[in-house]
Amino acid sequence: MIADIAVIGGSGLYSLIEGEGAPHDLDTPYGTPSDPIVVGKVAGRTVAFLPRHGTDHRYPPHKIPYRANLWALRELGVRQILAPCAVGGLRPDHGPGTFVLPDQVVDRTTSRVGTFFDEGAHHTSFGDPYCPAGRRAVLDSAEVDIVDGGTMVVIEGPRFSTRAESQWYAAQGASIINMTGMPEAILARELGLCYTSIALVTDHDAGVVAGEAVTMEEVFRVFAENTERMKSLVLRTVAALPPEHSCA
Ligand SMILES: CSC[C@H]1O[C@H](OP(=O)(O)O)[C@H](O)[C@@H]1O
Ligand SMILES: Nc1ncnc2[nH]cnc12
Repeated sequence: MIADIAVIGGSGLYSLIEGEGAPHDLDTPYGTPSDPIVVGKVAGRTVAFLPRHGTDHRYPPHKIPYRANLWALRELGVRQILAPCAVGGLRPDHGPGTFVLPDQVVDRTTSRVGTFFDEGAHHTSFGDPYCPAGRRAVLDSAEVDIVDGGTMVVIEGPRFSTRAESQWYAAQGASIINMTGMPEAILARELGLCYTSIALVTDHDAGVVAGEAVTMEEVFRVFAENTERMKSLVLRTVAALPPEHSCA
């Protein structure tokens, strides 16, 4: 086992390891991961870090090699994954800067391979998509306010939603929206890995409040303003994760 814990960084989070870290260039039956996976120390634990879009953000959300990423992390021995991400808020009280720890997901993606089981009868239980131990570690270690629970809608992208789509998701009860939460979560579950999404609201999605619709620049700007808060939350959570836990 090279690393038990992984952090998959999203938009605006392209590094985390303290010091230099050791890059691992891995190949998998599903192709190569988004980037070399860097293994090193975070809060005293050995952590594998992988930016899902690549360090230069070359993979848009619908082209991320999700299967290769998850497979490669498991090859390193990873059992627990923290998955920070930028999201739009679908409720007026979920404004920019709000942390949300989702407990449910609605998959609205359309073009991605969402399983490792291409043949035979494998139907994975997924009623509770996120790891209870990972969620507990986030909540127990947080210094900041976090909304405990909420449904994340994952859209295909790369375009943002129309106002009508956004209002419809909100009316269905969803509270946040992004483009990468699936199939990452189900692929982790299929491999028996504990997976915890940690969402930072960067914008009010179109239609939630009056005004201009969200732009990519706004997402990057607000995430940049909050990167240190997100890193601090991830570091504290890494330190609090149980040893060698998995959801298998
Ligand atoms: C940069 S705007 C949209 C982009 O941001 C989010 O990325 P991530 O989930 O990796 O933090 C969203 O899902 C889109 O990929
Ligand atoms: N409003 C939004 N919709 C989809 N993905 C996002 N990522 C950040 N903000 C988003």
